[in-house]
Amino acid sequence: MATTRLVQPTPKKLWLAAIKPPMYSVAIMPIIVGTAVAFGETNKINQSIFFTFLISAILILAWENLSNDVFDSETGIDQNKPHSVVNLTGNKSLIFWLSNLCLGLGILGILLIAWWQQDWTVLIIILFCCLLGYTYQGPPFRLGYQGLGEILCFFAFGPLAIAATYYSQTQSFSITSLAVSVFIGMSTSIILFCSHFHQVEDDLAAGKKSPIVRLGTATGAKVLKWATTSLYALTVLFVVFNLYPRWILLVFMSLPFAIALVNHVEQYHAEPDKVNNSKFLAINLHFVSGILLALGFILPH
Ligand SMILES: C/C(=C\COP(=O)(O)OP(=O)(O)O)CCC[C@H](C)CCC[C@H](C)CCCC(C)C
Ligand SMILES: O=C(O)C1=CC(=O)c2ccccc2C1=O
Repeated sequence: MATTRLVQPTPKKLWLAAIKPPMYSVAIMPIIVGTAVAFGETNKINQSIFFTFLISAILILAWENLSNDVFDSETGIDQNKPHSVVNLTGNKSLIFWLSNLCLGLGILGILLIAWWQQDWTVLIIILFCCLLGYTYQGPPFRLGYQGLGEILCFFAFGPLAIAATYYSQTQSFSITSLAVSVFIGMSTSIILFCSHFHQVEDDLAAGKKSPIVRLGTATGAKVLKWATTSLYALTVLFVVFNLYPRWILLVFMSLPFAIALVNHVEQYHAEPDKVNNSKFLAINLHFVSGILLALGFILPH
């Protein structure tokens, strides 16, 4: 008689799932793309500012994720999540202080940029991003539990982070960088949207009304198709209106990643064990399209 063995993930796998290295694409991409737009327009780049911003963004995202595990341990939503850093260490206060350390160091990097520029603008914008990040998960707001995460995510990783990055290089704002930020904001929110498909049961039990809890998985898959298609429609629109250089059409080379994501979710939206990797397919799309977008600005035009 055949027996089924449940394979326990190794501690290494659990830690990798807890730290989620691929997720850091969402922190680095606004910095890469915002700097690429500035370079495309000015032919100059301040490398110290670029690398300081990059490290700060990574630290700020580490804060967001570690504190997410701390706050989620208080609502019980992560009870069945062995790859929560709090569950792995069993030490909530250590993770809380570690997250605050990451935030402090991240803000310190941004402060350094503000000091180099003798201008508070970048600091103010990034502090506002952090505030949005806190309201997503921290008490008393927990706006992610109301299904508002994708909106916060769009503004934090799109218009705000890219405006701050562009400003850190040029000390000005630009319509082109705003147009680019719509693309990056949307592709980042698509990742968050996909992260909910396999969590409906746990979310319902903890009272979290994620967009997928609200819409149902079938409608969610349709919304994903629509949102992913809009990325490419927007690109064409922005080229037609001369907001993007033509090289930006390189973004269409990321279409296979978009199709893979949409097809996977369309097929498996109701099967948590199979749809649980859609978040990573969405990260692939975010990373590849973001790099192509940045290339489109850097290539001579
Ligand atoms: C922590 C986030 C999602 C995880 O949510 P969830 O609890 O559903 O996940 P688990 O199942 O893994 O527990 C992302 C939340 C994003 C937030 C709305 C906005 C964050 C803003 C950043 C702090 C800003 C970074 C700016 C930087 C790029 C300069
Ligand atoms: O753990 C997650 O699911 C996410 C973490 C995270 O930092 C992030 C940031 C931006 C968009 C989506 C996500 C996640 O889904």
